[in-house]
Amino acid sequence: MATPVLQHSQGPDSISYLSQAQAASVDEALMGELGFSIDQLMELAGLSVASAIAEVYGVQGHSRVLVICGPGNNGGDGLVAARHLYHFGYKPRICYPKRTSKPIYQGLVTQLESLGVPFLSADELPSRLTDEFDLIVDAMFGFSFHGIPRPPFDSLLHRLVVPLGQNPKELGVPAVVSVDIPSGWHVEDGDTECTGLRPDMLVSLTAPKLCAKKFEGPHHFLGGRFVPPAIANKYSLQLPPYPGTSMCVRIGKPNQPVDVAALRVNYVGFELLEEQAHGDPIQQFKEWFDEAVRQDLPEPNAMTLATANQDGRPSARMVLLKGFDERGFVWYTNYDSEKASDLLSNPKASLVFFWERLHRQVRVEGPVEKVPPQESDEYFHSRPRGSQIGAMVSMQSSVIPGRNVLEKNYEGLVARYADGSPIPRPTNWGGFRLYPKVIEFWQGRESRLHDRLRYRLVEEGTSNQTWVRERLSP
Ligand SMILES: NC(=O)C1=CN([C@@H]2O[C@H](COP(=O)(O)OP(=O)(O)OC[C@H]3O[C@@H](n4cnc5c(N)ncnc54)[C@H](OP(=O)(O)O)[C@@H]3O)[C@@H](O)[C@H]2O)[C@H](O)CC1
Ligand SMILES: Cc1cc2nc3c(=O)[nH]c(=O)nc-3n(C[C@H](O)[C@H](O)[C@H](O)COP(=O)(O)O)c2cc1C
Ligand SMILES: Cc1ncc(COP(=O)(O)O)c(C=O)c1O
Ligand SMILES: [K+]
Repeated sequence: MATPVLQHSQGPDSISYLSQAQAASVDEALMGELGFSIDQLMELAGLSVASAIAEVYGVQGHSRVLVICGPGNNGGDGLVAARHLYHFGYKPRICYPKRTSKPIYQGLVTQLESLGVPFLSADELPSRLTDEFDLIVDAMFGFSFHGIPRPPFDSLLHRLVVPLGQNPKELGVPAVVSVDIPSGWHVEDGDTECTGLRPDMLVSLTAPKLCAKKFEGPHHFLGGRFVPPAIANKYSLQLPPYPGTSMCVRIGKPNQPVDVAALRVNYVGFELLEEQAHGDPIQQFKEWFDEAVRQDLPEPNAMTLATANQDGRPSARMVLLKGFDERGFVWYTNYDSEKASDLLSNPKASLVFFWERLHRQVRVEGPVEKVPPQESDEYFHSRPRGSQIGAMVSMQSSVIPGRNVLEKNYEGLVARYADGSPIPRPTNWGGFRLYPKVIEFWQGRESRLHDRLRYRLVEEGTSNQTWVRERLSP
């Protein structure tokens, strides 16, 4: 078969935009010579849509999702997205007024029904959609749409349209996420009359269609991470790389200014009550730390270390916790660094851990001492050899003329220790231990009414020390 040469349009950042015929041709190639089945492509497309939604509209505050599905594959993408949203913790409901009897769609409906996802008729939708929904997924029409919308989709679409200059909230219209094409738009020319849908988010699939150039909402994503190089080359498709293992990628920057003051998370789902907490704060710390590790949090041992110099000038930076027990909390660093200079002249510090996903913070305060040299030796030699050499090279916190200084010294030392002989610990590199006098556990709760349990070490005579626990107001 001859390779079709497609003239497609390039957009910002050299992304390809496809015409209606090109979109259909790519689709055909994927399901023809490339061996994909429609179920596979639809599953990946629907997962992309759900992932993009989760990136922008967190489940807290946007759990009530209405997915409106059309009669074709765009509607199928909506059904798949609804299933993934359910598993992500959302509470999707579906409006699917024109079903088909094809087995693939029946299967998707059965899967949703088995999850207890409700199907609503158009008549069952509230007159103000915002009364019952935080988000609408528009999966009515995709790239095969032509003409003007016919019933029952015409009136459904009409309910989502916010005339220019009007406030969606006042009209009771939630944020709209369109799958592949804002439904009702011409696939190539867009919303020519400026009377149609104006979605907040568009998730283009495979490659954006020409109408996407007219999209002015704040969130444009690309999904459908299944385009093999063979197809990309054959159609000269320029597509942005997907980050890491993500199923979707943002196209262009959000064009709305970020309302920093409105960024907030509501802390729900956990509590820290006196009857559950350990009497010993180190045991309590161990419980929370183990939980943070079990939950696979990124760098659970990363902590902020705050110090102050002799004049009381504070400074803070991240370090890694490398051990803790009844004596205290240990980290390693350069003894000529700024933090070390603070600690050697003013040996007191404060540590802060923040385990975001668990809505937990731990604060620790107390005097600090260097750990014994043997302890530093042991830890130093447990590090990767590259980091051992890195510690020799870095005169931490001193000004250097350029990166090349580090690299040159590093290469020299790598050559010197190429025989695998032990690398001696630099005498100016080692650990500090903070001996805790105060440890506070903070558990985020609803309406900012957090739980705070503070443990204070109280000395009774010279040998008797006990931890006193108090609840603090949030
Ligand atoms: N590789 C890919 O790009 C993939 C894309 N996917 C998704 O599939 C759609 C395209 O799906 P398709 O089934 O070809 O078409 P649509 O979903 O756009 O809709 C076709 C149905 O809509 C009816 N239709 C068309 N125009 C109207 C209108 N004016 N009023 C009412 N109904 C209309 C049409 O009926 P006809 O009687 O007119 O034929 C069809 O029933 C693509 O956009 C992606 O979302 C895959 O999921 C994955 C691979
Ligand atoms: C997550 C994270 C962990 C870090 N861990 C350490 C550490 O354990 N020891 C260290 O010396 N620097 C560590 N750093 C670098 C420090 O934050 C800091 O840049 C460096 O120690 C110099 O600080 P100072 O000039 O205040 O002494 C870490 C940085 C980050 C972001
Ligand atoms: C300069 C420096 N030293 C020490 C550490 C501690 O890490 P590790 O001992 O695990 O290499 C870090 C961690 O980021 C660091 O940046
Ligand atoms: K759509």
